[in-house]
Amino acid sequence: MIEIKGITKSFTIHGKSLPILNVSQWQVQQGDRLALLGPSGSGKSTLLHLLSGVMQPDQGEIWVNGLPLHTYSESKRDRYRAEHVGYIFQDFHLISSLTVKQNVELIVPQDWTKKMTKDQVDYWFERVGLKDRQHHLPSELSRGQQQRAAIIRAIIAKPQLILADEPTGSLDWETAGDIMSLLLDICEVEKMTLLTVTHDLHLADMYPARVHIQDINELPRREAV
Ligand SMILES: Nc1ncnc2c1ncn2[C@@H]1O[C@H](COP(=O)(O)OP(=O)(O)OP(=O)(O)O)[C@@H](O)[C@H]1O
Repeated sequence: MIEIKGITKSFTIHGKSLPILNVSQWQVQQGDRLALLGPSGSGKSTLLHLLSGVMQPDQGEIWVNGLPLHTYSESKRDRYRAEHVGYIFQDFHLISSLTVKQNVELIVPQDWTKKMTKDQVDYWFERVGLKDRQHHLPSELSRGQQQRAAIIRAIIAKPQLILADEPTGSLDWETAGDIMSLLLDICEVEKMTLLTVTHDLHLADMYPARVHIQDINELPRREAV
């Protein structure tokens, strides 16, 4: 479960402090699959960064599955992210010099045996429809296939929380629908919490629930800077 209590987050831009988020209370239950909507610059990515521990709030509490993220040092947050969070980016973030299999193996838990790793890698590449593409470089795959590989990388270690920031933003509409449906299916079966930022209302409609950032952010709407 995600629980946010009284957080604020500001950025200093050109010497001026700019408040971005002010969330007094917000909860997401474990296993929920939620589309996060809102205008450009309204703080959606910032919220994901806080939940992944990339950033700290200026004040307030962030609990993820009972872990008090707001109290963690940077190194402890790095460890938390590696163990508990899968992140999916709009532009995949695959390492271009490694095959997609090697990209996935980079984040496999260190205590997995070779056999376990192979079984899991084979299972997931088959599950996402990339059975014969494990040894390809990202550049040898289509954008949709690259995002499928990135999804495997995000979920293979079975994190409880998946954060996806515009995961279909650079895909054509048909591929976008396929990828969103795959992500939703996997998170449902694996009982992972999924929080996806999207601007696309049709894709958001595929989600069991939607939240508008301005329903939880108490700051007045302003234009992006
Ligand atoms: N590291 C940073 N330093 C300074 N300002 C930042 C930083 N990160 C975000 N901001 C500012 O915070 C605001 C919210 O940014 P954020 O990326 O969270 O918005 P968003 O809702 O995800 O927007 P978009 O839909 O366009 O991606 C913007 O005004 C942005 O310029």
